Amino acid sequence: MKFTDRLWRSVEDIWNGYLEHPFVDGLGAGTLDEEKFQHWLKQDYVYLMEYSRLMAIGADKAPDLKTMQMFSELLHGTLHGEMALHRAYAAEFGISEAVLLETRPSAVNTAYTSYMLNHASRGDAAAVAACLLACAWSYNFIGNHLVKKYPNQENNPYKQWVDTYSGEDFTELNGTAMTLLNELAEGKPERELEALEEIVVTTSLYEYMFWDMCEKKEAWPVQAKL
Ligand SMILES: Cc1ncc(CN)c(N)n1
Repeated sequence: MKFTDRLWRSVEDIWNGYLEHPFVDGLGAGTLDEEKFQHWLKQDYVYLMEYSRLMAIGADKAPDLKTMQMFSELLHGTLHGEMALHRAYAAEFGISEAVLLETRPSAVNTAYTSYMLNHASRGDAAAVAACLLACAWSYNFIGNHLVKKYPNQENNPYKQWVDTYSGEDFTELNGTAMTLLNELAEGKPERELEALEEIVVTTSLYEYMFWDMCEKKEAWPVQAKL
């Protein structure tokens, strides 16, 4: 059994919860409020910058050239592929890249990226791969679900979103993330596998909180003078 098969059993219930979340379902149905989507777009742009740092850390900690290349593929795919989706949507809404970059990360966003960067800097390459996984795999899972649940969405403003995360390029990227963790977990003792599993479960919970934060357009509980 692959390590990702074991992980699936631990996260399945949390991930099925994403599919019922109004923000996620609204993307597929095309009914999501535009302001909520713009909140996601801005928060996610700065999230992805921090997420990309993980892959740079992973390349640094990689035990061999092949693993370095895999981390580097994920880094390139995120900065140049996935973030191009955000730039394209932002342009449609008249939001400049400078405005995206000025986004102050919300409390949930900050907690999520800090959690991953903390584990990535303290752990080995497998810990970095564990930090990355829920992000790549769960969006591919959601994209695949939405494209099946809501076919023929020619007029859906979020069609490009669904097509990107269910599409070939992102599926390949997710495949790299899964293979990376499976290979790095190979031969590890049970105690270490449990620690990796804990990271994947916790990042899955943060993923749920990120959807919720966007649904509620949350930032921080009080306004700061910054
Ligand atoms: C919060 C979050 N999680 C996952 C993904 C998909 N890379 C994303 N763009 N944003």
